[in-house]
Amino acid sequence: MDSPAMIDTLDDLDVEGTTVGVRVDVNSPIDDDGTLADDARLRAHVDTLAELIERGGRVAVLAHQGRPGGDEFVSLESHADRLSELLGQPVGYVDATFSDAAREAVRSLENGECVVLENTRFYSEEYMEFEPERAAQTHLVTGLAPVLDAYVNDAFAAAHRSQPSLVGFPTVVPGYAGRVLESELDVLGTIEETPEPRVYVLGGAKVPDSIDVAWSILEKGLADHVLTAGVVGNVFLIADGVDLGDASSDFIYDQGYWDEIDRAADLLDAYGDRIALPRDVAVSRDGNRHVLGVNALPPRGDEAAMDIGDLTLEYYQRILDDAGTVILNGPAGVFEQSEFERGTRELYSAATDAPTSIVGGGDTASALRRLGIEGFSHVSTGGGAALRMLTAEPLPAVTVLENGHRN
Ligand SMILES: Nc1ncnc2c1ncn2[C@@H]1O[C@H](COP(=O)(O)OP(=O)(O)O)[C@@H](O)[C@H]1O
Ligand SMILES: O=C(OP(=O)(O)O)[C@H](O)COP(=O)(O)O
Repeated sequence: MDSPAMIDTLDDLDVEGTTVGVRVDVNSPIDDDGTLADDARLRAHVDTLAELIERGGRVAVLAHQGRPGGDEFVSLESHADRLSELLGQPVGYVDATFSDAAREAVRSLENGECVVLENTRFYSEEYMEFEPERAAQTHLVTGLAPVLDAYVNDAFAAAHRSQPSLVGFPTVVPGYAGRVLESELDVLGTIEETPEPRVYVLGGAKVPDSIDVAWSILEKGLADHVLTAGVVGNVFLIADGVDLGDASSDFIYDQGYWDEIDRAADLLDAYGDRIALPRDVAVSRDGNRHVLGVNALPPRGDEAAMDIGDLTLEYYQRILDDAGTVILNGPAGVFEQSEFERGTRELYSAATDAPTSIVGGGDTASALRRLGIEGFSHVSTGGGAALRMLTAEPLPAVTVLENGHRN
């Protein structure tokens, strides 16, 4: 991909008195009461926001949280409260993103003040992908851009999405990379120089993204091995003809991932020798972790595959032992429940032994903290974005910054 040097950064922005829309990625785990459960992604953006504030900018923060219909699809009010604590100064919040109320909140900012606008995904256009020119015509961008002098993208973790707040604003307003985006591009821009063999570990629950990445890295010869775990592993097992039982199948169907089984089967046909599948899975039986080898499946009716088991861990460990580079995204199981954290703990720990180890993702970072795992060469703020970058493919939100805004 093109050098990040082609993108303007905060060093190129005359900040004093400038109204800046700053797109961050603070998409975080959420507690049952709808408030933030983990502030790591907010902490990551403190440097960029503090710098803009200290240099006298008028800062309007744009961000998404969750996906429409999901449990974590909540307002950014508690994010604003936490940002205020992290920045050590009041941070405003307005429950609007591009209406009169939002414009008024932005226009009334003084130098060095900051306001958080509402979750961009509360508006349906923001959950769609567009070419930049079309994204610039959305209500979000046409509504808010007139009150912005500049746009800063610091949302590396969302840079693989071609959504209006990421590609629309920098089409009509001068765009700059924030400090997080700048440093991620710097670190992750050199995949082809990392030591081989390269092992990609694809876990977690974003199955379509993981399958896209798997195609790309296998086709390009970037990956010597792809280890599957989490819901991704379950989809590959079903694609391989394993009967995982009704509970896991229903879960995959309910997530809208049923068609991914065919895509996984095509991948296995094309590159099966480089794709590793779980050899056993853990279910909950009588309230305890219970491990079943794939030959002993399906489990009982209401038992879902919630983690990988010890046979899988031994198998994956052997592959990881020889790796020059490990690139990992997504938990191996439902690590939020103590009986299913083992796969994630052991797999991640094994990955840290590789000479180069790169890990990323919102829930992945939360798992690292919960399980106290350290030692990766680089912990990226992005999961899908880091993987996309490590396929040596352009990120739409970065390309638009390289191309510059329309005059
Ligand atoms: N076997 C499984 N069944 C259901 N959910 C799973 C399973 N394995 C992992 N998960 C869930 O995947 C979620 C994280 O996936 P994802 O969002 O893709 O990770 P990241 O945010 O790091 O990219 C976690 O909430 C975890 O509970
Ligand atoms: O959490 C994110 O990505 P990640 O889970 O790959 O780290 C980003 O906020 C992007 O969210 P999305 O995958 O709902 O577009």
